[in-house]
This record gives sequence, structure tokens and C-alpha cells, in this order.
Amino acid sequence: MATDFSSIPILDYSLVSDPKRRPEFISQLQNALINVGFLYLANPPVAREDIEAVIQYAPKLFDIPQNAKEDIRMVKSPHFFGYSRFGAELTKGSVDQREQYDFGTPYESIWQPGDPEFLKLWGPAQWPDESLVPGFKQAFLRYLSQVEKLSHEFTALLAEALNLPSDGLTPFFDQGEGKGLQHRAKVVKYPVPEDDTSNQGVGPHFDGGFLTFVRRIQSTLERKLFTPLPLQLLQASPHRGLQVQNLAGDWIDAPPIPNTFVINIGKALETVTQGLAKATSHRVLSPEKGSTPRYSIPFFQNISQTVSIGDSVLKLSPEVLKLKEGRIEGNTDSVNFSEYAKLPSGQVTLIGRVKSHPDVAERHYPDLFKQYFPEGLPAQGFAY
Ligand SMILES: O=C(O)CCC(=O)C(=O)O
Ligand SMILES: [Fe+2]
Repeated sequence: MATDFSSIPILDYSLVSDPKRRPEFISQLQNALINVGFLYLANPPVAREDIEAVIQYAPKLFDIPQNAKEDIRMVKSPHFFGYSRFGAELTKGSVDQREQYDFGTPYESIWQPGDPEFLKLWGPAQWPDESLVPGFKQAFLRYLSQVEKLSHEFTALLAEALNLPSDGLTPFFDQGEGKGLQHRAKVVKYPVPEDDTSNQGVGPHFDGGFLTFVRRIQSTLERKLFTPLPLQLLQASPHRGLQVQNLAGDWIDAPPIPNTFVINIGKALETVTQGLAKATSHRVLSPEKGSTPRYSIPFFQNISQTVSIGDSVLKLSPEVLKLKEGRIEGNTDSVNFSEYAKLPSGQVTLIGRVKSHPDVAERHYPDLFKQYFPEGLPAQGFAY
């Protein structure tokens, strides 16, 4: 069994519905989640026309007038939804050169005075003026509901790959009292930098939660390639962008591949699996001079806010835990979301949001703001 990786595996979702080849998929998934923490999922069960629609909308969202973007800036939302201007965030001490919108699946806030503050994190998203991007909200919600469904189907496959019953991970999706979950999704633009001082699109970090599903787009290139192609050809993008850090500390390119999602493991899943499923450090480099802006659409699958991950560690079979043994000790540049071992999942997510967006925290979570920013509002947030 390989102990380190030099490329990201590509798994074909169509194998899942083929009884003869399904075991092959589960075994590839097991390898990806233990030894890589990242994979490409080809032929995902999301309608092509809905994917195509969100790809076409992505640049348009950033072409609306700046004042229309500011109308829905994140500071107006206690749920950390809305627009973040270019350069608003720092990761590992350097500015992330990206502009983004945070959206969410539909959700009415259940928070009431006296409830834990982290319940306030979920609530309605802010959407751009319909007349400026007609049809966007509807198309995006249609897309999100399919990715949400995929995320749950995928978690059942993950359970199988961990030798658990297929519903072995469902307790993590139970918010209690029959309440549903809210998932978060972003549309992100990484422009071509104006000078040579930095190429940090986003610095090295882990994701939280269980799984992230990202549709990555190299705009003009992808529009040309957006037809079904044999898998090996799909790797043909010359652009760099997303990079994933292997256990030796080397950065491995993960170029956009049409008709795939990139799926990666978040820190909560790593924690409940005793480190067997790997949350992998990743970063994005800005597009090179002379190329075009890069867009990506990450979907962050949330888990119940009230579950305490540290108290819910899974009992995994010795055979499956043994698969970790061949792995070399990690050497990565990321350290965020280490609080999962001791705090409720919702509180860990809230802390991450407070650090990244202190202006939102100052207005809506003043106590936490003071705790993390005793010196007052910094010019930028920091992922850690
Ligand atoms: O844009 C991407 O491809 C990755 C973004 C990312 O890693 C994040 O926002 O967590
Ligand atoms: Fe990420």
C-alpha cells in the first residue's frame, strides 16, 4: 500500500450503481480517504445543465456593480453569509487574493435568546439583486440541493469504506428535535495578480466539517472543454491552482478536470475516525500572468452543531485501523480546526468564522470578538 501520494486519485461514480464494480469503488475510496484525503469524483449525479448554469453565472456575479456587492456584504449577516471583498482575509499571515460570496442551503434560524450562540450561525443567506443576475438564486439552489443529496450518498459510501454499516455516520447529521441541517457554499474568484508580490489565492489550511465538494473552473478553458471526454484527457489543463500537501510536505497539483468534483476530508471527519480519514492541507495559487481569473464553487457539508466530536469518536475495527500503519507521519503547513477534540462542532465552526471575518464577529458576536481580538478590529481576518 502506498504511504504517500504524488497525484490525486480519480474515482468514477458510475461504478457505484454497477454491482460488479462497486467493491472496486469502495476500495479506491478507502485508499483515497486514508492515504490522500482528496479525490476527484467523475460522473457525479448532478445534472449537467445545472452545473453548466452555475459555471456560466460565476463570472457574472463578480461583474455586478461594486455597490450592489456591498449591499449584501457579510457584515450585515449574523450567519456569515454574503459578499467579501478582495483581500479581506489572511491565511498564515499573508493576504488571500480572492473575492467571494458565501451562500447557504435554505434555513430559518432556530436560535432564541438563551440558546448557545453557535445556533445563530445558521439562517437565511443574502442573495444579489435578482435583476442584476436574473435566475441565479434559483439555479444555485437547484444545484445545491443536488450536491447536498450527493454529499449524503457519499457519506454512506464512506461509512462502507470504513467497514461501518452504511448508516454508521448518520448520527452526525442529526441536529436533534427533528431539525434539519444547513450547508454552506461559496462562489470564489481568484483574479490574475496585478504584480509579482504574491501568488497566494488562499494560503495553506484544513477545511472543517466532514466533506467539501468543489466544482473548480478555469473559466475559458473549461468552457471549451465542457464536453464529455475520456478521463485521461480531462487531466489536460496546463493551469496550476489548487495544490494539496502530501505527508512529505510536498505540494501536489490538482488541476481542474471537467465533469468532476474535487472532494476533500474535513477536520471533523478526521477527528471522529481517530485520524484514519485524513484532512489534507491545501492551498490555491493565483492564476499566472497572462491567463484568466479562476473561479471555484466549494460546498461545505456541515454536521450537527450540537454534536461533540471528541465524545463521538467512532469504534473502528482493528483491521481498518491497521490500514493507517503504513502511513508516514505528516508534515503539513496547516493547523486550524484543532478544537474539534473538545468543543461542540457548532462552536468550532463559529470560532473559525470569527477568526476569518472579525468585522462580522464585532457586530454580531461581541463577546467572542473580544476574546479573539482583544486589541480591536484588525484590517483583515485570519484563518489562523
Ligand atoms: O478555490 C478552491 O479551489 C479551494 C478553496 C478552499 O480551499 C476553501 O475555500 O476552503
Ligand atoms: Fe479549503
